[in-house]
Amino acid sequence: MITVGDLSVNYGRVAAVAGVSLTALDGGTLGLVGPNGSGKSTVLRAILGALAASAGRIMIDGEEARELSARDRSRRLAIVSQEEPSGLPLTAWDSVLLGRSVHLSGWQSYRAEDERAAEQAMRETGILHLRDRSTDELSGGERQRVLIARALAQAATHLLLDEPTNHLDVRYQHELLTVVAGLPLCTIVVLHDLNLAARYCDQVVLLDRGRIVAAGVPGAVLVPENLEPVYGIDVTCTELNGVPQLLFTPR
Ligand SMILES: Nc1ncnc2c1ncn2[C@@H]1O[C@H](COP(=O)(O)OP(=O)(O)OP(=O)(O)O)[C@@H](O)[C@H]1O
Repeated sequence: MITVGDLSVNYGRVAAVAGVSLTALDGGTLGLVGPNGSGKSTVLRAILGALAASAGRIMIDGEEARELSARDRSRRLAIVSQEEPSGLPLTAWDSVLLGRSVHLSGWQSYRAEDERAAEQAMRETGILHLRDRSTDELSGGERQRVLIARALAQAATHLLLDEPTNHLDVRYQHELLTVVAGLPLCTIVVLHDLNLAARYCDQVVLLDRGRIVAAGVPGAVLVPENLEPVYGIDVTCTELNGVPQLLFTPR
């Protein structure tokens, strides 16, 4: 479980996040949505420990996140964020195996169980056929799936994803989020596509200018009354097979 209480994060004099509280449950998928610059990535990076909070607390399974060692944190939290090509001659297989390094000590080499976990993660994300390809030569979508496979191979209990569907075609967007939503992990995912959030998240937190506008189940949060003032666009809410779906009309 991840609990964020009254979190504020400043970049110098810019208040990027102010007074954000949320709870992401084990086995659940919490979606962070909001316009560009609303603070979604900042919340994620603060949970990861990559940014210091100006105020508030972050608890991982009831323990103060800042008191966890770097190693403990990296075993518990896996992150998938936008990454540029590394320039390193890594194959997709090497890149996914890297997720297992948090389970090794010192210069210990990969064990059979690490290879099994990497192979399983590549199977789940549909990239076994890319195994020997250099990651620098993959398409944006293929590279994104490698990063997701690496996070799965890491076998962390908490998964943080920053726009994981970016670069993915429509079929893989759904396939990926089906996998993610089915994982028995505590997952927080930043999504721009509100219809994906409606379908795959069991909780949604809507941010605007660093503050929470609404939080709760998708059907209660992703409604025109909340979305129209935040995005400045007309929103019509409909339903498809019991899932709220949104249509947008520019003003
Ligand atoms: N390194 C930084 N230095 C200064 N300000 C920053 C920095 N990173 C982000 N910000 C500012 O903090 C605010 C929140 O940014 P953040 O990246 O968290 O938003 P976001 O909701 O993830 O945006 P997007 O949807 O565009 O990715 C924005 O106003 C942004 O300009």
